[in-house]
Amino acid sequence: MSSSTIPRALSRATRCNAATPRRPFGLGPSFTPSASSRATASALPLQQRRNASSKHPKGFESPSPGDLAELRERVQEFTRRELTEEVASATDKNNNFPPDMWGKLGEAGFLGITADEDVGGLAMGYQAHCVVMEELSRASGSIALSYAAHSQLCVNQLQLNGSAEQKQKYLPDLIAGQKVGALAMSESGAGSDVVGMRTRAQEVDGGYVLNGSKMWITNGPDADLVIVYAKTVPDGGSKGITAFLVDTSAKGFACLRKLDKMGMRGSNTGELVFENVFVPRENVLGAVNGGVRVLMEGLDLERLVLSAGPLGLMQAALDVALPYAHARRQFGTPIAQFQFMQGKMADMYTKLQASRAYTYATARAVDEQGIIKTQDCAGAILYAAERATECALDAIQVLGGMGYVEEMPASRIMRDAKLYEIGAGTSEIRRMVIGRAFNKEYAPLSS
Ligand SMILES: CC(C)(COP(=O)(O)OP(=O)(O)OC[C@H]1O[C@@H](n2cnc3c(N)ncnc32)[C@H](O)[C@@H]1OP(=O)(O)O)[C@@H](O)C(=O)NCCC(=O)NCCSC(=O)C1=CCCCC1
Repeated sequence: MSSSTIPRALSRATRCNAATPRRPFGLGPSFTPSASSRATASALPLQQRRNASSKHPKGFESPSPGDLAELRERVQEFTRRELTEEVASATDKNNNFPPDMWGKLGEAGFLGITADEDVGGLAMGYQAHCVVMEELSRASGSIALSYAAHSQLCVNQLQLNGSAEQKQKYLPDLIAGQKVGALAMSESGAGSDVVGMRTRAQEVDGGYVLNGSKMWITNGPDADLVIVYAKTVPDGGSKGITAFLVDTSAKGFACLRKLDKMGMRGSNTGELVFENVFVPRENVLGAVNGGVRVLMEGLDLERLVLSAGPLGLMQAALDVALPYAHARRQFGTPIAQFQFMQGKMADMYTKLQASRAYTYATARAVDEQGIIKTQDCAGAILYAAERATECALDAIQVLGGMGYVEEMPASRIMRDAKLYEIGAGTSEIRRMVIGRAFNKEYAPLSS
């Protein structure tokens, strides 16, 4: 595709105009999202069943392999231009997300991949979202992580669960990159045991008052809009949780501190506090006391899209290790000629390809049939995340001394990769989720 087809001239006003559908990739007529695929995202909550055999009532068109390949090229073109290794390394060293990156991602059309066109999205589904996530992660784990927190955890949650008014109010600015989104679920005392959260939302005249704190919130320090889960019935367990849209300009909201992490250092993570924050009733997301469904279904799709992060990091590890091994000579020959090195690189490659197959097969089932298998969303990220850490360590080993210094990206990739074994549910929780799915499936045999 020639770069002349990129509609660079789109003004912010045009991009934010909810009534103006756009095709930022300059793709041809065959790419125009069909009416059925446009309906996809908004129809998803109805399709989301944890039963493995559930199907979308009609099925719908998902992007063709050609569309996905073209999208991948567009992201690669973007990363070559805007997200070079120099930018990625500086982002990591500065320990800060570059604020102008939001506008660039928005302008490129990447922030609303799963959102409806009438709010500025592309309605392209989850395979497409994984493609963008993978390619951004290949360039910078940090930028990609913040991207996912914004585009999946906030934009997509709003797309799936928001009222028409909420979507029209918030999505255009989020999708244009003019506002930053986050999602606040975890608390210092409620990480894996998320239902044990203690942030409280008390009903008052016209809305709710929130009190409590949230921990490990990606984009928390930068966010304009945060989706916050809180207890509307303190002793109600999973039946007493509600999701809220919280404007961070609200009185009583504060980001207490930015966390200093070992990896993903360019993705800002914070601790948020809510002290008598008033949230108007119209900012309840989904049903009052129905937040656990929003949360759990959100976690399924979050795990799916985030599973593309480790894919990009594995590719990045290969991108570093392969040329190095072929250029580096020891004992008079490129080290790539040694079988120990070949074994490592072959393992890295096969782990990447196997992980890719699992992620995209899971995403394709969502796009084409509306099947969201909880165990496969957990399984895809479980598998990819563990393989990514292994690949990153192998890349460091191939690079030897150069792998252990910050001059080359291998150590950053390793620090970034480790996050995926912890964030969006630890590996242990993911195994538990898969085990529980088996228990449900085989329940008749146990009784
Ligand atoms: C799996 C889990 C441990 C389960 O817990 P319990 O046993 O308390 O909950 P349980 O009794 O299983 O269920 C409660 C209700 O929920 C329904 N439901 C469950 N799954 C689903 C589902 N998949 N879809 C719809 N409904 C679901 C369930 O039926 C029940 O409803 P009911 O009360 O009967 O009406 C869950 O809590 C979990 O997963 N934790 C990890 C959180 C975790 O992953 N954070 C990570 C936050 S950090 C993060 O996300 C990021 C980090 C860095 C990067 C950005 C993102």
